[in-house]
Amino acid sequence: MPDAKICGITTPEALDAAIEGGARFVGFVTYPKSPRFLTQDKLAALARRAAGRVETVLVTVAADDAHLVAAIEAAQPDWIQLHGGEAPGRVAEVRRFARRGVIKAMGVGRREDLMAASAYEPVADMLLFDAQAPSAAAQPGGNAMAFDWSLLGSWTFGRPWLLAGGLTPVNVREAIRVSGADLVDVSSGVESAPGLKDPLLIAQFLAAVEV
Ligand SMILES: O=C(O)c1ccccc1NCC(=O)[C@H](O)[C@H](O)COP(=O)(O)O
Repeated sequence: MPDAKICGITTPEALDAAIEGGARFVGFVTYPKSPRFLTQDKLAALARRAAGRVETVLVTVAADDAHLVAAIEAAQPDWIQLHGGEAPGRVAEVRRFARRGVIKAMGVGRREDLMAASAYEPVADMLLFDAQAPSAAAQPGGNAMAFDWSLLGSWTFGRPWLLAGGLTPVNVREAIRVSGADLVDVSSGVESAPGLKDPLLIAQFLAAVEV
């Protein structure tokens, strides 16, 4: 059965719904331009509530060392997700100094984009395939945009990978079937407004994954 990550948690209610629904991971966003951005205080409080109940993922975008150190200190995450244009060398560096599992996110628009994955396999513990941002001004993730899931169906990767981008309680089963994903990630598709997760939609998404 696939496992799920509920990303962009901003409230205790959403966190509890994710855990009670059986999510394997929850994501906390530290990118200041995101509607899901958490201040250090909120990040620390949610991370404390999650500790020992679910695997936590710190979502970062091209973050410098000072940002990472402060966010890791606040959240003590199990995983760090690098969701910007981090080169393989930077991914290796973060993994070394943070001493946590690293998830490297990549934007996928066409088959050729998946070739970039091989450069990250030696330095990341997991990969995450998301739709590409709709414009240079848009944030790099959490945009409710899907890509062609069938692109993934014919590939094998040297690391576990998550399918992300535009997933919802309605389409996630089909996305798993077409892509062959063992791990799925959702943010916008379980929200009632940008940045506000809906516990009922979280429960519906997790139930659909588990069917
Ligand atoms: O969620 C955000 O606001 C975000 C901002 C900047 C970088 C990454 C972000 N989210 C990362 C995720 O893992 C999302 O779950 C993933 O992009 C899928 O989002 P959605 O298409 O909204 O389900």
